[in-house]
Amino acid sequence: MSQQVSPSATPKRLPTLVSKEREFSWQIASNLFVSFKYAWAGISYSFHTQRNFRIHIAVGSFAIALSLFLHLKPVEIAIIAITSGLVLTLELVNTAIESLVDLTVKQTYHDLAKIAKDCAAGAVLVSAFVALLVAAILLLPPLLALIMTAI
Ligand SMILES: Nc1ncnc2c1ncn2[C@@H]1O[C@H](COP(=O)(O)OP(=O)(O)OP(=O)(O)O)[C@@H](O)[C@H]1O
Repeated sequence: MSQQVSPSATPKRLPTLVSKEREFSWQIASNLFVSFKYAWAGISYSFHTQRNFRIHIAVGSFAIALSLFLHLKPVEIAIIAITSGLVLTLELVNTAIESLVDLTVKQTYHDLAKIAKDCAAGAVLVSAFVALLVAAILLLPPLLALIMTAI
């Protein structure tokens, strides 16, 4: 359901409009600590319900641990951490979109629901491929060099 912003929504009136929008919220976090609590609840929900999220955490942690073990440059470790973090972030957004779609259409088939879910899943897949590519480029050469010296 799209909401139209009236032409009179000048920047001056925007704070009033935004606060009115928040009236639709069942509950609003009262402070930063409470916001963190809800954010953690989302991460915890994804961890417990999404197998892919757990796999991405395991693979990402392994890649970062390996990059530390292989003494990669700080900037290389940062790149691996960013790409791994992006996969997890998109997995969380994917879970949010799935929930919103299910909330909207319930158990009925809708072409737009399919597009939303497929695109969200596609975003995760693209980020995972990029993370894999980055990890292979940065980790494989020093890993192979280490293996060569060991045999
Ligand atoms: N209401 C719906 N209408 C049309 N197609 C749907 C609907 N719900 C799911 N689908 C199709 O089924 C697929 C799987 O749906 P699901 O809810 O399991 O999402 P998912 O992205 O596969 O989940 P996960 O990321 O956990 O693997 C979607 O990608 C979509 O193609």
